[in-house]
Amino acid sequence: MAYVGTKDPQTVVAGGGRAAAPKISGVQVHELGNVLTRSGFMTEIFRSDWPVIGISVHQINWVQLNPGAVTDWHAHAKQTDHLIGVGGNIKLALWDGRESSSTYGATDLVRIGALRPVLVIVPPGVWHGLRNESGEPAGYINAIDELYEHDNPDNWRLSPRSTDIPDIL
Ligand SMILES: Cc1cn([C@H]2C[C@H](O)[C@@H](COP(=O)(O)OP(=O)(O)O[C@H]3O[C@@H](C)C(=O)[C@@H](O)[C@H]3O)O2)c(=O)[nH]c1=O
Repeated sequence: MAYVGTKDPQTVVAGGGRAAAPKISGVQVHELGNVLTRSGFMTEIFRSDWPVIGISVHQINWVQLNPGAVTDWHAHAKQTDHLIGVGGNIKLALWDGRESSSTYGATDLVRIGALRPVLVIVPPGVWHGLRNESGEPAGYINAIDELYEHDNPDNWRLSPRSTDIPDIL
């Protein structure tokens, strides 16, 4: 057979976990596990004794995305996000906007959802946006180390169509 096209690179390890380390310094992807029970399933989504956890949680938000919804790009000056998909299939796009970072300008994509639950840690200065790629409402949990200040949000945003960030969202 004549080989044309390109050969697939490795994308997952046996069992389905991501093969590649995160491409952005400080971003961490922690695989979670489901326990099937008599009544459904149970998933531990956050434990302070996991080695990846370096924060004290001060607030936990539940966010729901309508089918096909896409958020703005967000970044925070102080806050570290801990994102866990709990329904549907969400594309989480990441861009390193920290000029001092060894991975400045790098992008990454992680898919989060109940079928393959992961915890994604997004440090300050890393731009992130989410798109619900499923045809049903999709939810995610965000555990954060800073209280949201309603009169002074630690939140910078850009349109999902912004040309300041590569078009991956
Ligand atoms: C984040 C937040 C928002 N709000 C309010 C402000 C606003 O009226 C409404 C929606 O806020 P936002 O547009 O910031 O919500 P949202 O688009 O869900 O923003 C979130 O996006 C993800 C990607 C993140 O990174 C989060 O930190 C947060 O910024 O909810 C609170 O009352 N408390 C909160 O903790």
